[in-house]
Amino acid sequence: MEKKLAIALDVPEKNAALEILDELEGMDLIIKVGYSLFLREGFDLLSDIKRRGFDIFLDLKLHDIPNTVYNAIASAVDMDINYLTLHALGGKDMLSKAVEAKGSSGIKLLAVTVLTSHGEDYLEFLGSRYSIQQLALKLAQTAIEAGIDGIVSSPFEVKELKEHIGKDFISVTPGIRFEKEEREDQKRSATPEFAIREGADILVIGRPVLRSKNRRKLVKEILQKLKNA
Ligand SMILES: O=C(O)c1cc(=O)[nH]c(=O)n1[C@@H]1O[C@H](COP(=O)(O)O)[C@@H](O)[C@H]1O
Repeated sequence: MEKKLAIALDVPEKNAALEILDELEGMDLIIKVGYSLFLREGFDLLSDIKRRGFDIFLDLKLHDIPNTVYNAIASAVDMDINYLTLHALGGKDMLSKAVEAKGSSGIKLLAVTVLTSHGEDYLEFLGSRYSIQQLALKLAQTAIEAGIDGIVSSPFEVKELKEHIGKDFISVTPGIRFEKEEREDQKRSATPEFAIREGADILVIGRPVLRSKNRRKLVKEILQKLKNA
């Protein structure tokens, strides 16, 4: 599939969001809206995004009992959104109900494996007998078998997931940082070049773009790298 860029619109309110959307208008981008902005601004903001021609990635990271997730996704299919996240940790039954609720709608469901802010120490704390790589693979396999469209992981797991999962799926990688940059709360971060090389299909980038003095120029450069991949 064609490689894409999702900008994480992690800003506190609508005016800040609109400023960025206006700056990026006309570019071939997915705009990721997290629950913080969504709770504050709601559906109106999603319309603003659509009106500017961007695809919408609603990052709600659903994780609940199967029936509750089923109902949430049944509501989401009525909205004009392209991608929606849920946690693979919710398990096989939850994932299957999510797929059932999605039905024949075009919304792509993306299952988050192990958050990029976690390192091996967190799995040790949980008493997991799996490494991050092993757990991400196990969760991703379960999600894809249930009929989920894509998998969110760090760039470090992509190659292994692509090698071991039989079916085609969309690989989504947050935790992108440019060389020598602060990782902030991301523990498993890598450069766009690395993520692309490993086989990622959608790169998710937030703060490195949001804080740039010339966001349009930076985004253009990343899009060029994706095009050349
Ligand atoms: O589901 C996600 O998008 C996600 C999963 C994950 O494992 N790690 C992760 O950082 N994200 C999201 O990706 C974005 C990364 O933002 P930056 O670290 O600012 O580039 C944030 O909006 C996170 O909520």
